[in-house]
Order: sequence, then structure tokens, then C-alpha cells
Amino acid sequence: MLRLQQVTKRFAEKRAVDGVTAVIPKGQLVGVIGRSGAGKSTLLRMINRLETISEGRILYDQADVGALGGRGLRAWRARCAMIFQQFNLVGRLDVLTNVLIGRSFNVPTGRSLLKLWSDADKAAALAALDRFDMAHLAAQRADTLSGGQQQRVAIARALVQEPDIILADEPVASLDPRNTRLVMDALQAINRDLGITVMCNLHSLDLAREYCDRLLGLVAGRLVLDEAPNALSNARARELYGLEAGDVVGDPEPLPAAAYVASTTHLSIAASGIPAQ
Ligand SMILES: Nc1ncnc2c1ncn2[C@@H]1O[C@H](COP(=O)(O)OP(=O)(O)OP(=O)(O)O)[C@@H](O)[C@H]1O
Repeated sequence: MLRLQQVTKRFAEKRAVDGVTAVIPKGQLVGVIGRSGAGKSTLLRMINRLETISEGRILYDQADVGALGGRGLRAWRARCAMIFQQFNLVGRLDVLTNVLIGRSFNVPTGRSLLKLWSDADKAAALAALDRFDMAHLAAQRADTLSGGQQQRVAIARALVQEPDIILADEPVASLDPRNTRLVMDALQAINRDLGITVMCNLHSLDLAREYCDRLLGLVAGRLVLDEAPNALSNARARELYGLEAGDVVGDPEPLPAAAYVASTTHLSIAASGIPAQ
């Protein structure tokens, strides 16, 4: 179980994540939603410790994630795999080697640097690719694949870490609709079939509603919503997304008055060249 207790991230004076508290049981598929700059990436990056935690605590079972260092932190990053919008594959390497890089967390550094992968490592990597019908691409250079295929290779790489949790930071933001579905299906399949907890930052509310068990909504770093997808009304979503609501909520109802005021403030600040958040 992952526990976030008053988790806060400060960048100078700015609180990018502000006092977030949530308990995430094993096996949930959690969507983190909110407009651009709301703090979604920063929250995920703190869980993986790509960012330090300014205040509050993140606990996984009994371990204090914020206190981990050295080998303990490395082990945590293996259990808590991360997937990025831009896939982060090594383009000039073949697909199988890219997946094997995920094994680096589980083998001694020297062996992984020398690329001395065991037969068992290779079998695990091929099995992970096969799960997404991509074993036949194992020998191909990663940069010759489509974006959707590259993202599924990245998911296979995360899988061979044998993680408890996968943190996916806008995993479909660069993909066309067909590949978006393939990648979301892949994340849902590993969540359902393997019981891996998935936390996924999503800009599309439709996708979040369709795929997730639970939605966490952030506004200016604060957790303002924690509910089941079917409980989230379009009006509430508009409040969450402000100006961006037209991009994420289908029907054309006007913004509620409060969101309109927030939106025009945002606009005038934007016009002045001062960042709105
Ligand atoms: N390294 C950093 N230094 C300073 N400010 C940062 C840093 N990283 C993020 N921020 C700021 O923290 C806030 C939250 O950023 P974050 O990337 O977490 O938001 P987000 O919801 O993921 O946005 P997006 O959907 O655009 O990726 C933003 O105002 C951003 O500018």
C-alpha cells in the first residue's frame, strides 16, 4: 500500500505539490488529472524519488520512501517503475536490449554495464515483449518503431523490473488515437492480469474515465478531487480544468461563473507575460 501524507514539493517559493494526502491500495489503476502545471508530474516524480520531497511523507508498506538512499533507493526504483511521455528508449539499440535495460535494476551494475545478460534475463525480456505481440521486433532498432510501439517497449522494459507499481507520466500524450488505445490497453492489462498498481497522469478526461478505477484531481498542487470516474460530473471537471475544459470535456455547456472568472484572470496574466502559475 502506498501512502501519501501531506506530500509537498516546493520549487523556491512555489508549491508545485501542496499537502497531498491519499492512500493507494495495491492493484488500483489511478488516474491523476488536472490542467497543465497542476503538479501531476511532480507528484509522480516524488513517488519515484526523481524529485526530493520538500515536506510530508511517502510510505510504501512500512518503508519511508523519502528516507531511502543508496541500495535502498535503487531497490525502490526497481519496484516503482516509471514510464515517460517520450518513451526514453535508446534509439540506436535494438528493442530487446532496450527491454533488458529494465533488468539493470535486478542485476549487479558491472554485469549490466558489460551487457552480460543471462538467458533468464533474455527470456524475461522476450516474454514481456510477447505479452504485447512485439517479440518479432526484438532485433529491430528502437528508433524504427512507431510511437505506440516504442511506448509498449517502454512498458515491457518496466515490466522486467518486476515492479509493484508503474508510474506513467502522460504516457499517451504524443500518440495518435489508435496507439493511445493500444498503450492504455497495455497498462490496463498489466494492472488487471498482474495486479500491478498503476498511477497514470492523463490529460484526457475521457481516457481517465474509461480506464481508471479512481481519479485524483489536482489544482495548483492541491488534491481537490478523489473519486470514482463515474462520480465525476462534467461541471466538476470544468472547474478542475478551467480554460482547458473545452479540450477534455465533450459537451459545449458554458463554464460555470467561478471557472470563467479564474479563466479570464489566467488569460490576462498570460497576456502580460507573467506565468499564470
Ligand atoms: N524543476 C522545476 N523547477 C521549477 N519549477 C518547476 C520544476 N518542475 C515543475 N515546476 C513547476 O511546478 C508546477 C507543476 O509542474 P508539473 O510539471 O508537475 O505539472 P503537470 O501537472 O505535470 O503539468 P503538465 O500537464 O503540463 O505536464 C509548474 O508550475 C511547473 O512550472
